[in-house]
Amino acid sequence: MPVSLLTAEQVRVAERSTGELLANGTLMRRASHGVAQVVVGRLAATGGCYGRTVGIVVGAGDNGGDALFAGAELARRGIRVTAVLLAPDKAHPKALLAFGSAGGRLGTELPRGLDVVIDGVVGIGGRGPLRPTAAKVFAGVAPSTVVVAVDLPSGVDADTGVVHDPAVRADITVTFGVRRRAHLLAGPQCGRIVVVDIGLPADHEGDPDVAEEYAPGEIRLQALTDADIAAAWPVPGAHDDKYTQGVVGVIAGSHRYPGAAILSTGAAVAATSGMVRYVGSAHAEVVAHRPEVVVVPELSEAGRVQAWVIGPGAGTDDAALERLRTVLATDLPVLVDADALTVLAAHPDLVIGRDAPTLLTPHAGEFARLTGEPVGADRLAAVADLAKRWGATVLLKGRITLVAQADGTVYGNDAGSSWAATAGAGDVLSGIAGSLLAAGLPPIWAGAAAARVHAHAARNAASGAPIGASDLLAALRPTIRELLAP
Ligand SMILES: NC(=O)C1=CN([C@@H]2O[C@H](COP(=O)(O)OP(=O)(O)OC[C@H]3O[C@@H](n4cnc5c(N)ncnc54)[C@H](O)[C@@H]3O)[C@@H](O)[C@H]2O)[C@@H](O)CC1
Ligand SMILES: [K+]
Repeated sequence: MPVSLLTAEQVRVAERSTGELLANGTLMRRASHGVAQVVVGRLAATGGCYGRTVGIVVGAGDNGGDALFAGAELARRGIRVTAVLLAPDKAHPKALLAFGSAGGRLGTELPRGLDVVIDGVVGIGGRGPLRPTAAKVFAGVAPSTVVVAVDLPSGVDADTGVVHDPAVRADITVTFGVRRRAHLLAGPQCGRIVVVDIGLPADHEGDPDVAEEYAPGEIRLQALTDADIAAAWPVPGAHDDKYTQGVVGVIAGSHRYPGAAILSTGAAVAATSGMVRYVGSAHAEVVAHRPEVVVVPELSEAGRVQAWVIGPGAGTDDAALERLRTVLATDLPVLVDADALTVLAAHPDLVIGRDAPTLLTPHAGEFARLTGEPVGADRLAAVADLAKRWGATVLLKGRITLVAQADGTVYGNDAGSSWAATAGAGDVLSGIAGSLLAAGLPPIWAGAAAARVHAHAARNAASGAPIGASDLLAALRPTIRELLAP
């Protein structure tokens, strides 16, 4: 089931729905217990709890309350806990009392050489960057100290994932009941994310009913899991043949620059058992690498396909515009990438109002060409807006890939590493997504599944060392095998 990522307001609605549990502080006690358990687990794994040192940075709201209650629990376990109150007169009164009674100490700065520091400055109520006093406290934290953020790393916007400067960079983020948007959008800033069960209604985690709570066009951010993708991945059945599994046509590369054609068709061949056609002047080079690809030099000679991929290394001249016009005039799903996006930027009318599914796959630079302005810090809003305005599905590439559908649904994927940031990796992505489109997956699924498998393949290929796109392509088949393995 896809995992939902909620706004701060949606989290508050879910919390309020628990009624008494919120009012009598039960939710906060459960949340802080979860934080304490994570810290204890970390210390226990590295030599035990007694005599270890933990610092807490406490803000003015309930996030600071969580941290102080957690600190009280840690102090009772024989850990030396010191809290710095950023706004002493506003610190959560009950939590402060509990912290003092448990033997926690207060200080104006954190002791040196702490094992763990807990960031309880702000959570979903935070606005803007870390304020100077808090920034100064964190600046003194040694690199060897493990930073555990309560709910969110402070200075990271809960809804947009914008990482303000300065902001806390966490090794572990402990959150409560449901994931916040920032946990995906600012994944690298959050570190490992632990979701603690605090008894929120379960229907906020991936339940289809949640859709009814969204106004039309409102952004709904979700992440596909490996299990979701495995279940949707096209696997040939008893009655399938080469045509029934979807034929993808790839228009990419050139005789002079055949690389994009080889990578895109190679990825399409590896991703599904459907057939791959190639159109373009790199036909001889493509066949030399992949004899199973059916190649022709001209679009007019191409046989039937169920989806088109157009653009990687395909040029931006008048002939390229004509080919783009021709494929977009069909009633087939079309993936538009790279050079074809540059061409499209000058002719958006080719896509706007198109009835058949269209998947645009820009990186940040191509996205700016399409919209006429930089993506900006709020990538989620930017990609959702373009999808809505053009009536297309838009996949914005990056460490966090976002795939937005015109109705406001957005699937996000954190690649987990940046090894795929290498020349030609986008060509591989286009081939994977194109073959999934041809197999009949909706564009948002084709894009999101391709992005996730691509990221896994990059990680598998790299295993700690830089890679080229050919390495990523070679890792595709074992990666899909791993995904589909029961
Ligand atoms: N409501 C609930 O039932 C629960 C809330 N929980 C915790 O409560 C948090 C939300 O608490 P609050 O609504 O009190 O909000 P926060 O504690 O996140 O922050 C609000 C306070 O921080 C100040 N502030 C905002 N931006 C700041 C900045 N950049 N620097 C310094 N101060 C800033 C505000 O003026 C306000 O006083 C959650 O993130 C979570 O940690 C948990 O205990 C779970 C249960
Ligand atoms: K925090």
